[in-house]
Amino acid sequence: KEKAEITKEQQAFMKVIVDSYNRHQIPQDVTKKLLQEQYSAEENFILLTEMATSQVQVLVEFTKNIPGFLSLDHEDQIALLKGSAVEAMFLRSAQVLSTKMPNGHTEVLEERIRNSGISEEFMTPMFNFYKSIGKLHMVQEEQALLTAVTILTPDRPFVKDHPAVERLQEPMLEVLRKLCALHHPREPQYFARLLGRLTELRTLNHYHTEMLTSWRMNDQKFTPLLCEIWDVQ
Ligand SMILES: CCOC(=O)[C@H]1CN(C(=O)c2ccc(F)c(F)c2)CC(C)(C)c2c1[nH]c1ccccc21
Repeated sequence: KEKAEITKEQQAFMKVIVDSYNRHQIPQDVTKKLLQEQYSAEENFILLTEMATSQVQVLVEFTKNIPGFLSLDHEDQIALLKGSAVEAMFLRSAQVLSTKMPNGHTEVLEERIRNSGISEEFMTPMFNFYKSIGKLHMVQEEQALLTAVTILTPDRPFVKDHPAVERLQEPMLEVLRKLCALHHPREPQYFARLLGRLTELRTLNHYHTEMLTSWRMNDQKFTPLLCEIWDVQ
């Protein structure tokens, strides 16, 4: 019985993460700008880099609020942030694009994304991922915890103290497992499907690296923060 129940301390732990996650909503102003007018591919790209830059700032704040993160080795903290930034961006994008928007808005956003200088070959895996996340109908707590689990992935490049990261990720996974059972009682495999999305998410890292080189070709500009976190220029 106690295996299924979310304990008091797990609830407190989850509250910290969910409150922090909700405090850092994606900048709606960028999506609003994207929805407002038809811009050129160049202007769309600039809006997207603006969105990416503020998302990285939001990601750092959220990560600092993950219980125990700040007591990790400092270099490992950086390695975890750098290693998960792109995945967190795509996860966030999927969550934003799969939330119910006034009808037609999602299609308009998709059209804007398709017209932003990104080659077609990356659109398919990206939109497939967005759809597969959308189909899960995650509740907000699951979204927040899944993001935290993604950040606390022990096997990122350059992480030295794996066990320390695992010790932080494990309780997160345990709470997530219980949440899934609670919110999706008729889908015993829901938790497994959720973790399967993280595997799909990793493949997007590879596409992103390819995208960057293609953008480098037609010398697209990035912000210093993006250059830092995306290892460009
Ligand atoms: C949450 C922060 O996400 C981003 O910043 C993504 C946004 N991306 C989306 O698909 C997207 C688009 C419109 C929305 F309204 C939305 F919610 C998500 C993905 C991608 C197109 C690959 C991208 C982003 N930033 C970039 C900068 C330069 C080039 C490409 C991108």
